[in-house]
Amino acid sequence: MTCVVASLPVRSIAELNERIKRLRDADLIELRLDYMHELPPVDEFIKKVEDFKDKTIVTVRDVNEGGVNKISESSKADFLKAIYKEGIIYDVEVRFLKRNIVPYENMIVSIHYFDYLPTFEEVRNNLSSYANRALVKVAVIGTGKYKQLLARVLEEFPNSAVMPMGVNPLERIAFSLLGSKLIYAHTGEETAKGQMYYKDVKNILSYFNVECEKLFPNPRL
Ligand SMILES: O=C1C[C@@](O)(C(=O)O)C[C@@H](O)[C@@H]1O
Repeated sequence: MTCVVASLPVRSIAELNERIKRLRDADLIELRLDYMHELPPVDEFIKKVEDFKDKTIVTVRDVNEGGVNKISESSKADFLKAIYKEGIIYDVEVRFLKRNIVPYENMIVSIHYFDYLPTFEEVRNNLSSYANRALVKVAVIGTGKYKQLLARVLEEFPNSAVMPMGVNPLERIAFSLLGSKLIYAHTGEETAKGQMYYKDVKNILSYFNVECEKLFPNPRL
């Protein structure tokens, strides 16, 4: 069922450990490292998240898909490869994978559409290469027949997460009940339009007995 992801903007790793501790009631914690101007040294980062590795998702979001700061692709690729060895889950874009060789098995492979609503065929063509070995994720702007599109993605890809952006946040609850594996929520500062506060999401989903299941039950080969 659905895991609630508390999405945390990270502008400095100085107090990161303390900030994560305050989110211990979230199922998963997304660390949006693109809020920093450059990525931290990997060993320093690992020390900060060591105690929470099993509930951390690292995201260095591309500026063309909602990211805040431009991070060099080579440093992003090196950082992801380094944390992969530490067993940390990260979110990597389909478009990034088309330009860079980084592992994606048992990771989150995502695609975001802010400017237009894609056809289902376009989404399927982008995700089908990854869907058997990763959790595929689609975020779209809430325009046109976006509900039908996202519902179809959930039907086509059992291990997926979908979210509409810029619409009533309650719609994300509906997609959770339709099978989205993840629901992204804010911790006080939205990282995308259309998020609810993560504690409110946890509270609502508890009324439906929605539990978070381990994202990747089969350990890496
Ligand atoms: O990809 C996503 C989904 C998201 O854009 C949202 O719509 O909640 C928020 C991002 O932080 C996350 O990486």
